[in-house]
Amino acid sequence: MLIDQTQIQARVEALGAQIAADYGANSDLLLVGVLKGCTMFMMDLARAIDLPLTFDFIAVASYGASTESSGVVRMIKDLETDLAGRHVLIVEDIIDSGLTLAYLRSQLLRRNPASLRICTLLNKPERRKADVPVDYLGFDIPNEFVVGYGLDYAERYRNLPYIGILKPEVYSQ
Ligand SMILES: O=P(O)(O)OC[C@H]1O[C@H](OP(=O)(O)OP(=O)(O)O)[C@H](O)[C@@H]1O
Ligand code: HPA
Ligand SMILES: [Mg+2]
Repeated sequence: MLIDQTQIQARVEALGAQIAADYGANSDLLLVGVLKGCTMFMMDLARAIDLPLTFDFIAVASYGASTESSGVVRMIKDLETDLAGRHVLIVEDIIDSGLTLAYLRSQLLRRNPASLRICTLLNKPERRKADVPVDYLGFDIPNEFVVGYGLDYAERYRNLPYIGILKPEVYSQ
């Protein structure tokens, strides 16, 4: 166990309050969740932001059944919302190499949003390959492969209610 349910809940509440204060009631905020890792965090965060808002989802993948990024980010499902003139907040579970968000940020900026910020629950600074600006951060974590609360290894463990470090023997054989 790295981060337990109580710690997650407290941090999500604080992030939600900070986001609500920063954007304000007239921002018509659009949360963009990056599937599938974002799911648990996005649903808890959305409930912690006391503002009128909308949400949409985009799906990308680069890890597959590995603990290392393939380096190729594939778009699997695009947004349904027109971003032009919108205040957009991307919601991610984790920034590791940064490749996913660097790709998404450049793609979404081309659609002329009024603003584009990034909120991530977890950040693994030691592994960064591509620079991305992080506006809202839950926790910095060490260089370990983590699972739970939406995060997977080969699609498993997403439903754990806490964040745990995956035992290397699970992926090293
Ligand atoms: O900073 P990076 O090294 O790019 O890693 C972070 C990304 O990798 C994971 O997604 P994944 O490709 O595993 O898809 P998933 O969300 O469906 O698990 C995670 O959910 C982030 O989106
Ligand atoms: O540590 C991680 N765990 C699960 N998925 C991930 N995608 C990037 N880093 C991770
Ligand atoms: Mg994954």
